[in-house]
Amino acid sequence: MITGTGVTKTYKQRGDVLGGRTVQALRGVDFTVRKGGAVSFIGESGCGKTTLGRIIAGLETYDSGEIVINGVPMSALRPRRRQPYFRRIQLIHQDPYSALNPTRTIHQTLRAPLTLRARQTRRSDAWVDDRAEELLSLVGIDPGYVLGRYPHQLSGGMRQRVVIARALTVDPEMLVADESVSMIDVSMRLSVLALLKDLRERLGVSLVFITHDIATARYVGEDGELYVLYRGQVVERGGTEQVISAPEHPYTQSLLSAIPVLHGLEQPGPERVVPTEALDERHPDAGCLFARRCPFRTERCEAERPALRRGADASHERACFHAQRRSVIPVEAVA
Ligand SMILES: Nc1ncnc2c1ncn2[C@@H]1O[C@H](COP(=O)(O)OP(=O)(O)OP(=O)(O)O)[C@@H](O)[C@H]1O
Repeated sequence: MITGTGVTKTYKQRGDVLGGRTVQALRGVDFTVRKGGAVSFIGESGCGKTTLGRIIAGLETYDSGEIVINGVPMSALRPRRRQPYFRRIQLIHQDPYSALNPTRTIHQTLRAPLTLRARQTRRSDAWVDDRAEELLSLVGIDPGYVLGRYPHQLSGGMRQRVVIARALTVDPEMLVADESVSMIDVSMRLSVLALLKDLRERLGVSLVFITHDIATARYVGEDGELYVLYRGQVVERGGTEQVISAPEHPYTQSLLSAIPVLHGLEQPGPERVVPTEALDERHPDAGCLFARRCPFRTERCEAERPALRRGADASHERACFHAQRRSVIPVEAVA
């Protein structure tokens, strides 16, 4: 299990040669991923989801906040002592072209981490090769066909499966799949998603899924939790089905609504939300980060930042002074 409390991350703005300009990628994010659970982080480009995924996988530092893995606060450990904890959390690279070393056969690619694992767990050399075959079968490819080949001799789908098999060499507790950087095509994406779901069921690994696509989050984590990120802040979270079927934050509503119509409401709907406004971080908002794009904003929204609060349903939280159920026509209704 991993929890994050108040995780913040600020980058120097890219291309800002004089320095001083910063981007707040994460502004105090709290999250929990339970053992065997599935959590999806969704939001539009730049909301901080890739940064969060990399922090969870131990590949990115954070400025403040705390990450606790299996009860151990990472702040209490020196960076080197944190490695064994983060090693059990594996980021699945979604670009199978660059994720594998082109000069190594698949056998060599799997053998290196498995040899290390064998030493750690006092297993024999014979185990290394058996395990390589076992992992390839687990991800649905024929070991006899791929072991002696190089990445360029395999299809993209096979390469992606090898990447997942390699992540499994360390017996991970958690897989973090960042689809927002995905280079794979649609049919391959679907089979990879199905495989990740299957691995979660069969191995009991937890799954963190990073995407901008609600339908994907729903497919992968239907029994899990959904976090909606907006400009580095969690604006809504709860059970995936709960959030999707009864979104209460106007931003989530806008992500979900395919047709710019709201039924039975006098108020303007989230269809008025400006889809991509250039946001100027030099004039930070005192109030709600979504206020400038929100059709329901009031003076209070511009002056005060809403925190995540529970609504009528105890397992569902949203950061909005005007949170309420509003009916939206779901994306799949018009797909
Ligand atoms: N290494 C970096 N240096 C400077 N700024 C960065 C860096 N990495 C991310 N950022 C900025 O931090 C913000 C969050 O980026 P992040 O990649 O986490 O968002 P994202 O939601 O995953 O977006 P996308 O879906 O486009 O990958 C963005 O404004 C981005 O430009």
